[in-house]
Formats: sequence, C-alpha cells, structure tokens
Amino acid sequence: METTLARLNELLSIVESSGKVLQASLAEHAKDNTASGVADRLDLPFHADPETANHAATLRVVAERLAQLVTPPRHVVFEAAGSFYITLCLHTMLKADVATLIEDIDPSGVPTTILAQKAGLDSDMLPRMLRHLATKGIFQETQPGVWANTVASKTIAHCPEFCAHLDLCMYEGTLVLPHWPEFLAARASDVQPAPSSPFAIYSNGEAFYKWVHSGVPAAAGRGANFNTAMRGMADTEGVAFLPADYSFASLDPGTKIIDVGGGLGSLPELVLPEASHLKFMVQDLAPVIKQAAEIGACKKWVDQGTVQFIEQDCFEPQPDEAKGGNVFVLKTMLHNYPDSKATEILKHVRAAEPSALLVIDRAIVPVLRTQATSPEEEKALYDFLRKDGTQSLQAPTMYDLGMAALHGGRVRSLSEWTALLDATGFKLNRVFRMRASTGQAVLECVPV
Ligand SMILES: C[S@@+](CC[C@H](N)C(=O)[O-])C[C@H]1O[C@@H](n2cnc3c(N)ncnc32)[C@H](O)[C@@H]1O
Repeated sequence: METTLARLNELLSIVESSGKVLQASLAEHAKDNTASGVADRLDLPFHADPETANHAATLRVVAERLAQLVTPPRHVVFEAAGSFYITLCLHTMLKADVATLIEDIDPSGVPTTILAQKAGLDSDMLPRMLRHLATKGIFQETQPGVWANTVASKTIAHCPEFCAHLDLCMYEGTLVLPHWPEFLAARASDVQPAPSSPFAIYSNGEAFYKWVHSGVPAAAGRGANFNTAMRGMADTEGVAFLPADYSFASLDPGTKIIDVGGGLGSLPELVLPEASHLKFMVQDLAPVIKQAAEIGACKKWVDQGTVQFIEQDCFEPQPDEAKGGNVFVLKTMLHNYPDSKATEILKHVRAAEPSALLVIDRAIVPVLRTQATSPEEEKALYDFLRKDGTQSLQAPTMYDLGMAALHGGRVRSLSEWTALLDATGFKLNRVFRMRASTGQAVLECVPV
C-alpha cells in the first residue's frame, strides 16, 4: 500500500508540474517561427518549442502509467490480448474511408444508417467497430448512433499519404502474421540457415523491396502504396520539424547531400525551403526513381538542377559524382537491415569519402524500471524521470517488430548505433532528438 501511495503521489506531482508548463505554453500562444508553423499545420499544440515538447512526452508516459496503476492488472493484460481488434476496426474504417465520409457529409455528426450506406458497411457492425475505436480516441459517438471525427480520426480524412502509411503498417504487417510462429521456432532452434524474417517465409526468400515492385498478383499496387506511405510517414512522424531540430541551414553553401535510399525526395522537400543553398542527390532503386519522374517529385528543384534523382543500389560502390567531401544521409534506411547488411551499406558510404554522415533514424533509449518495491525506490525512479524526461517507447518498439517482420531489420539503441558506426569507420559526434517523432534522432557522424 505504501509503495502504491508513493507511486500515485509521484505520478500526480509530475502531472501537475509538467501540466503547468503545457498550460503556460497554450496561454502564451506560439511564436512565429518555422517550428510553430509546422506545429500549427500538424495540429500539435505542444510542439512549437522543444522544452514544452519534452514535457508533453513525459506527461504522456506518466498518464499511461497512471492509467495502468488504477486499472485492475488483469484488465491491463486482457485488453492487450485483444489489441488486434483495434487493427481490424481501423483497417476496415480506412479502406471504407469513413473519416472522409464524415467530413464530407456532416462533420458535426452522421447517423449510422447514412454512414453505413455510404461506406458500404453493415449497419450493425459499423457502430460496434467505431465504438471500439472511440476507446482509443479515434472517432466519437456524439449522441446515440451519431458519429463524428476526433482530432485523431480527422488525420485520416482526405489524407491518402497518411492512409498509405497506415495501410503499409496494417496490410503487410498482418499478411506475414501467420508466419511468426515458424520464424520464432526456427530462430530458437539450430535450423540453418534460419529465415531472415517472417516475410522471407511468406515470399520464399524474396526481399521485401523486390516483392513490392515485383508485379506478382499479391503485390499489385503495393510498390506505389509503399512510396506514397514514405511521403505520409513524414507527417506521421513529425519529420517536418527536422529543419528546426537539426540546423541544415548552417551547412556550407553548395554542400551536396547524398540521400541514400531517399525514396521520392521527402528530405529535400523538407529541407530546401529552409536551406536553399544546399544541393541534393537522391538515390534509390529503379522503380522508385521512375515513379519520382512520373509524379514530378521535387519538380521545381529538379528543373533548377538543385535536386537530382539517380538510380543507385546502396549495396554497390557509390558513383564518382557522389564521391569526395559530400554529406551523406541515411534516413530511416538502416533500420531495414540486420547489422551485416547495414555494415555493407555504411562501408560503401565510407569509401565515398564523405565530409559527414547524418543517420536519421530511431534510437531506442534503454528500457528502465517502471515499478519499484519500496516508497524510497519509487521516489528515486521518478526523480530520475524528472531530471532526464522520457519518451513513450510504444512506436519505437512497434517499429522494431515491424522491421523484424518485413526485413529482418531492427531499431537500434544508441550503444548499438555507436558499435555499428565504429565498425564502419565513423564516429558518432552528437545526437539531436527530434520532437513529435516516433523516437527518431539525427545522429551526426564524422569519418575517422
Ligand atoms: C524506409 S524507406 C526510406 C525512404 C526515405 N529515406 C525516407 O525517409 O522517407 C527505404 C528506402 O530504401 C530504398 N531501397 C531499398 N533497397 C535499396 C537498395 N538496395 N538501394 C537503394 N535504395 C534502396 C527503398 O526503395 C525505400 O525508398
């Protein structure tokens, strides 16, 4: 009882202190700078400045722990056991574009019968599924049988890029779900060679990026969805704050950035408005470069010669025009690979003699104890949290499993990053945490 009381007191005291910071920031209203423009556009009232963003992140973790403290422990576990129903309900609403229908028909609320008819969904199951999602703050029942969006569900209305990102998470994630038991059993035994991922079992060894562009019936449209998803990912992950969290503007005029596996050019799109003195070479696989040309990605800058898209396999040596004194970027690339493959990519980058390397990726902070066994220890846990702040690990750990599922990749901790960089001729200089992200940071590295 004493320990529970100590935990409750610590949690409530942080709710009060961090809550005051958030109240003050709302009352003050954000100043007019790049970050506050992004915060407004993304509907993130607590992320215009990094300190408030840190308090918001801490408060989220504390609120989750408070909810766990007051919930019967068996219910915590039982609700986790059924969490796949959330995926099922969300994917159903996404495919029927229910959030967009609500916005278009009547944002103040749409009766079940009309919504079911427009969505082509059963009028008995639709409200039952929406009600379950409402427990997560996604959709709301404004009066019995009348449905409106919430701030969260509005993000999937009229937003094909974010929807593509969610679809990637749910479609490909559940596609390989049946293969996890075989994958885990093979990894736990001495079967050689062990399958690299559940996806490799599903695809008979075809790598995910080859499969999405392969044209086999099951992959129809998945390559285009993936590339659109990568653009949506920028908003999902608050990546638009990147130029505010890392000063690209302070790089020397004329610096060329080589964006390895850069997709459809989301990085230059973010950075060039804030740092027009930079040049970009975006490298990716042939189908992606083709799609970039088809959709006119970064067209204004391509026409000016500021951005160049080139076909380049990251497992091949860099071309001459990328060599010597350029800044290489690997943005959410290396998480797709186990250490052996990531090492190959980094060695090719190192051989191109870059002036610097920016790894923009997730870095898991070590998992720390969340519950102690005496009031004194509880206080120590929360003193530490007050001093260092904290971030939710929900998204980074989910990503880690997603990377394992599709690629045999991983989300690395800072010490794992340091070891990988050391082994490939780089030194990790500084870490810039990215606010409102899913645990991402810019790891600034120099060649040694
Ligand atoms: C997770 S996405 C990241 C895209 C982009 N960097 C971003 O952050 O939006 C990984 C990218 O690597 C590309 N890719 C996969 N295999 C590759 C290879 N062998 N060589 C170059 N790019 C590759 C994919 O096509 C995809 O665009």
